[in-house]
Amino acid sequence: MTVFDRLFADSTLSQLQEKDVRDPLAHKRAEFKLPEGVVYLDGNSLGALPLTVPARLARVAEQEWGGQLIRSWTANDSASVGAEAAQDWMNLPDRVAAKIAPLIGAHPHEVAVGDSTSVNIFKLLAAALHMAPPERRVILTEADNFPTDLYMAQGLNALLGGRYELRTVPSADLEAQLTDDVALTLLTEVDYRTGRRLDLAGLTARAHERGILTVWDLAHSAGAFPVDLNAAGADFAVGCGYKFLNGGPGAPSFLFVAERHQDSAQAFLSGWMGHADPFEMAREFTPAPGARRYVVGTPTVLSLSALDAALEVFADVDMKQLRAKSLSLTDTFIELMTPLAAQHPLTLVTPRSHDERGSQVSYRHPQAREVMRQLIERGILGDFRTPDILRFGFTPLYHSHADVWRAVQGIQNVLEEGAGA
Ligand SMILES: Cc1ncc(COP(=O)(O)O)c(C=O)c1O
Ligand SMILES: Nc1c(O)cccc1C(=O)C[C@H](N)C(=O)O
Repeated sequence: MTVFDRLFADSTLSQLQEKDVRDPLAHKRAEFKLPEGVVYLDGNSLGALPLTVPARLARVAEQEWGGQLIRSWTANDSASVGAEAAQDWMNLPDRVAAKIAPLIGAHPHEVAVGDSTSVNIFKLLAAALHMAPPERRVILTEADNFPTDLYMAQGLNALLGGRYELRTVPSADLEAQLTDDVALTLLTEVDYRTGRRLDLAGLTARAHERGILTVWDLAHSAGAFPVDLNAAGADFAVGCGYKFLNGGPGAPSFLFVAERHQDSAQAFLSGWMGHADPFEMAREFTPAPGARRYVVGTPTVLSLSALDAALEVFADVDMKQLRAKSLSLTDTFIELMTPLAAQHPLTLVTPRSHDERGSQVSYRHPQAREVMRQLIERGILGDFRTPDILRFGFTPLYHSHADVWRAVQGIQNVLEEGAGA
């Protein structure tokens, strides 16, 4: 780096630090544990640890489980056990659902929390296919959708005797492929590799004009920017608890069923915890009201408690500000990377248009795997995704513009001294 480059870099950094001073969300970073010397650009795979979580887990383990034992399943008498321990585990999925609902533009009774995203995709595909007119035999999805979405559709179709065709098309062709034979679309709003964001509202409206139901995967959307499922008229959706919702490794997933479908959509994984009165121990399944019927078995109290505590960080967050900051971070990253992309075999695959971008930026590089390995060694934690993608996730709750600068410095060093050189 020349002296001129150094001066230029320093003045860029001070301009970015000024932006950080004006950032209305800057204080949120102190609510997370982030190791020194690491720029963590992987919150789109595993969100960082909110500081509310360890204390909550300790309390659930020691007081609720250790102290109250089985009594914690029901609403406790807070006078006898202390308000802290009155946890009512049975309704924990509903309390977590109520915290996720405003982040995705849903009513609390339209959201259920539990199981993995994969399992929830299965539940909703089964419900939606059962509702669709029988002559519609196509499940329309994207060729590059996240593999589990494709696998769940394949598995369900096998169970249904191969009755459906899983039609995979490039995203550019989606609208043209909304034909009369399509039963439903299974689409991920933000592509896990490229970070390209689909027009959820527009595609939902076009699908409905043609009598098609929509199942949206919000894995890379929920908690990353405001989502408004009801404004878009969406039918069904799922999403991850461990990415931008920061619920921890393997955190429970959520699903959404629009209120207007709740009487006609059937919960085929009809477990006792989705029953209207589980302890009636009835022989027939009577679904609980609303989306609660999609909760299958015993709530996973430890992981639900972690997610519940993690969601507290959103309580005072204006999601429009969150989106504005996310775009500012990703714009800054793209801008700082532009000179590097001119000198190295880096190809931006994330759209520049704000409307088409999630909260990550990705580049192709012929040695992407090795570049990412060296970045991780230097404390710049992003992802390699096959075949040649460098993926950098930005979490506006805890990233600063100075972090973006540091990440680009690290990438420059690797490209000039390491793998890319
Ligand atoms: C788009 C998408 N859907 C689903 C998943 C994961 O599903 P699960 O929670 O079942 O592992 C991921 C990431 O793991 C994802 O990126
Ligand atoms: N869920 C993951 C896991 O259990 C291990 C490693 C990574 C993940 C991920 O979340 C991957 C992520 N969905 C992706 O977009 O690539």
